[in-house]
Amino acid sequence: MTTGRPRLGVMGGTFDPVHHGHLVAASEVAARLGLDEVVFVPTGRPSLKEHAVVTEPEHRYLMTVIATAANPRFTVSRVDIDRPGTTYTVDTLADLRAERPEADLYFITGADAIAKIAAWKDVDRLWDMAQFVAVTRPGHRLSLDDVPPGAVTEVEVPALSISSTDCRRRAAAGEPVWYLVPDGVVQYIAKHGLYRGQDD
Ligand SMILES: Nc1ncnc2c1ncn2[C@@H]1O[C@H](COP(=O)(O)OP(=O)(O)OP(=O)(O)O)[C@@H](O)[C@H]1O
Ligand SMILES: O=C(O)c1ccc[n+]([C@@H]2O[C@H](COP(=O)([O-])O)[C@@H](O)[C@H]2O)c1
Repeated sequence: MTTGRPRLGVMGGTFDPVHHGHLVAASEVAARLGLDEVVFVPTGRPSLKEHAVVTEPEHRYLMTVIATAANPRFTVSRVDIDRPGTTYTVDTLADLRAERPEADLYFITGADAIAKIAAWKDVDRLWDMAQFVAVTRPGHRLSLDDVPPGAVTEVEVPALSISSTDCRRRAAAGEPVWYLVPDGVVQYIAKHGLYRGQDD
């Protein structure tokens, strides 16, 4: 259905670091759903991440800015990193709704994230705040068993078997991350010595 309202994709993530799997997912969803813009929203303090050490928000924010800079439809928001406390999507969507009252919101998540959505804060409120978009991801089965009918749109995206966990492990071990993350992000990681000596 076309409402004539701007269509704003919201790509939330820890982005530690941002990689080509994130970028291709956002680009594909934008093309398939006719989104006018995709705003990347790095988390402040993620709530369900298993690894103990999450890189400083400012580094993750800047890597996301570098990675998205060339795409005129991609932007980056500070709403989650500027809000104190744990990051919850219910707050992300409320803040973006306040900033962009004219837009329809499409929250983009991977198959692994949507599988855990029943445990998200105030999950029952989320469905009215945005349309959810679940993208395929290698190694994860996309299941919409726990979500209300029609609340989530499935989009198959080009399969890139890349994770931030593997990028961190590689950077810590001195192995290449070239072509897994954008060139500017490779250089940013090296310049700031991110992940060096880190054990997930
Ligand atoms: N390769 C990928 N293909 C499709 N979706 C992805 C891919 N990598 C991440 N995503 C999705 O992007 C969003 C943000 O992901 P996140 O920043 O947690 O990256 P990650 O690679 O899953 O990180 P980590 O390995 O640290 O758990 C999530 O919804 C996730 O499912
Ligand atoms: O709201 C929640 O309870 C919640 C729990 C886990 C993840 N999320 C959101 O899902 C997105 C991906 O999170 P992550 O941890 O996989 O990087 C990001 O925008 C998170 O804020 C949200």
